[in-house]
Amino acid sequence: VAMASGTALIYDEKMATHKLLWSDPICDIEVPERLSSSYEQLKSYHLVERCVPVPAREGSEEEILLVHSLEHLEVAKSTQTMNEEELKRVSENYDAFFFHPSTYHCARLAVGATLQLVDAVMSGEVRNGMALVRPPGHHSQRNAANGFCLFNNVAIAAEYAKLKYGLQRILIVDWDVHHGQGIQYIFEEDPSVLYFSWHRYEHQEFWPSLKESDYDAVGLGKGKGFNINLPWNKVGMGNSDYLAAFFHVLLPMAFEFDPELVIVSSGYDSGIGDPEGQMNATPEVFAHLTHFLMQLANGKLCVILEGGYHLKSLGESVCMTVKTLLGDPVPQITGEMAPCLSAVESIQNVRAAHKPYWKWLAYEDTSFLQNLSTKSHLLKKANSNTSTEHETKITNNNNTVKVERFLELHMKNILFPVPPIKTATIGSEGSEHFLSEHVQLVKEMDKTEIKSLVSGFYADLVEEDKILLSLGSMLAILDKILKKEVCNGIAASPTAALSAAVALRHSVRFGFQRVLCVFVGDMQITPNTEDGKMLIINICEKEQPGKTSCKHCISLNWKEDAEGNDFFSAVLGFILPVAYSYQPNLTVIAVGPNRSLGISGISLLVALLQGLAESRIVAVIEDTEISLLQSVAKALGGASTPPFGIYVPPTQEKVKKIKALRDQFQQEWKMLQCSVKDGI
Ligand SMILES: CC(O)(O)NCCCCNCCCN
Ligand SMILES: [Zn+2]
Repeated sequence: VAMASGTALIYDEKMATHKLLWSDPICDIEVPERLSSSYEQLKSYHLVERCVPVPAREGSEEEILLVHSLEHLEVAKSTQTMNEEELKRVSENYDAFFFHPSTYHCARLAVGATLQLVDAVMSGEVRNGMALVRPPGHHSQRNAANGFCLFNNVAIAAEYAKLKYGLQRILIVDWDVHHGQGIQYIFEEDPSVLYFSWHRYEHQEFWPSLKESDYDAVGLGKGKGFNINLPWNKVGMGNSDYLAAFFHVLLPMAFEFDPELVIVSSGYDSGIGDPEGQMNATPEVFAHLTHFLMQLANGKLCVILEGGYHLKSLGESVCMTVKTLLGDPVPQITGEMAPCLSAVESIQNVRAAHKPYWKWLAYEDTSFLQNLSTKSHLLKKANSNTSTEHETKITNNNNTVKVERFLELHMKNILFPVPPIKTATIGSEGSEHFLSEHVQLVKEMDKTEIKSLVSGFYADLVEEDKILLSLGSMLAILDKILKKEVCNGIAASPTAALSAAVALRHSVRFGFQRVLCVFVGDMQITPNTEDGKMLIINICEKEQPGKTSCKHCISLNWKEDAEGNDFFSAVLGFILPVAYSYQPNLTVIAVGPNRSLGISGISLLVALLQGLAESRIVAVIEDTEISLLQSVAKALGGASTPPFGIYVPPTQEKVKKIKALRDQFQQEWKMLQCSVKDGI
């Protein structure tokens, strides 16, 4: 079934009417300009016109009562006719909330806009979308406004989707820098809603300073295991910390949970420059986070605005999110790919806390818990400055103008022109199935050109004309990618091993400094990689005699499970962390003979590796593998999320294998780190 296409954008300037009428240093950052400047930024990048405009509407009282009490609704409704004095008095009943005469109307629009997005996605009118709303929602509770939030837009959306569409598994991802305690309270006993939140916590020092925001709040009763809190106990967290949290906590849970819909409480106060978050993550990280979530629920993804108080940082991050929802190539991530010790400790703690509830964590080694007399972070507090904290790039984050200038420069080389064509292929037999507007046919390279090209190496291997011609088609596609005329390409070859080796050599000679090659099956030829310009990960069934893994040539022995796809743990827990640590500027995925992975495992690999190298991938596949060619072409063309097969958790043996490789390489490839070595 082809997936829906198109990205909805929901925006109504009436939601900018709600504003603070008196002086309040706590609430004065939640300004109307948050919405208008984000929308202007989207327009400046020509992103509005590429989206499907969906109108907002007022959420009905009935919809609001899905989550809130009648009393809460009545109080909110009564504020419409109040004067400033009365508004101030009512506002003082809540922690960090302000009423304006239009607040009630705006909050109903925020609810309605969110539900409109859910309908547009669930009806198939669009594939995904974003709703720019205020007031935000994730702090508000059944009977209380809180933290700038009046109605819990995302919680209402989840309840609404369960009722109207009979959904049984909804994932809520809350990347706002504050804990959405409102959402936690509403769903903590509900196993049909998996809630994940990371948040600035600083050992309960940071607002809302709740004990139940810590990593050991895993849910209650039947909801145990379905509430995931990842506390950040230091400020200055950056791109590598956020990606590590996805690889080692959220994504393994999300793929095991297998949601039917994903809703994001999308706050951008977790981005650089925000006065609340004091974090260092740069706008392009949200493109990566969005890209990962697009691989779930057959692409059904609703992104709802929560916080974000640095207007420039907010606007850039909103644009990165929408650009990715539209299917554009994912920009190269910046910064040192190494999570800080404090982040790794939080990741380790939340994995340990969830061990009893998740199959993928069944064999997690939690022995470190025994040798701590109390919770590690209490000991940490004693000598709190031991962990290497990210030196804050921008000395004082809250210097708004300085951050604006930083972002001006930073975003210049991130927002690249989108290559006109996504996927290139040769009109070989069986290729007609993916001739869509995304695909361009390229002319084969002629023999003399090829001979000259490969004369320097492998010339001895290239005798027969058939092989020469097949190299020609691969090289023609590769050339388009190297020249950045197309984004990715797929070549069928009678000798994938040779083609891959030639592709690697040609790319390095073309000037690419770091080429990642993931080779599935028997490699037969192993190019020398000692100069670090290539990183080869060979997924094969059994250990090659006499070949040990080294930093740039890793072999991962993996035989796919007969029942389904158990490759998620290898991709999320090992391949992606290594690949992101390496930061390739081209990815070659090759599938040779005797592949020990199923089509769904390979499709998952292709889909997730698109986050690297500005989504530049060349796939080289044995020409006999017609159905694999089709599935990989789907994954590359972006026309639909390929089926990743039935989720199968990894066996103990496979978990041990990944852990052994992680222990072997986590000093070289630091994104592999997900536990603090030997306890504290
Ligand atoms: C949507 C949101 O998550 O961005 N709301 C953030 C509310 C921050 C309130 N701060 C109160 C500080 C009291 N000392
Ligand atoms: Zn926030």
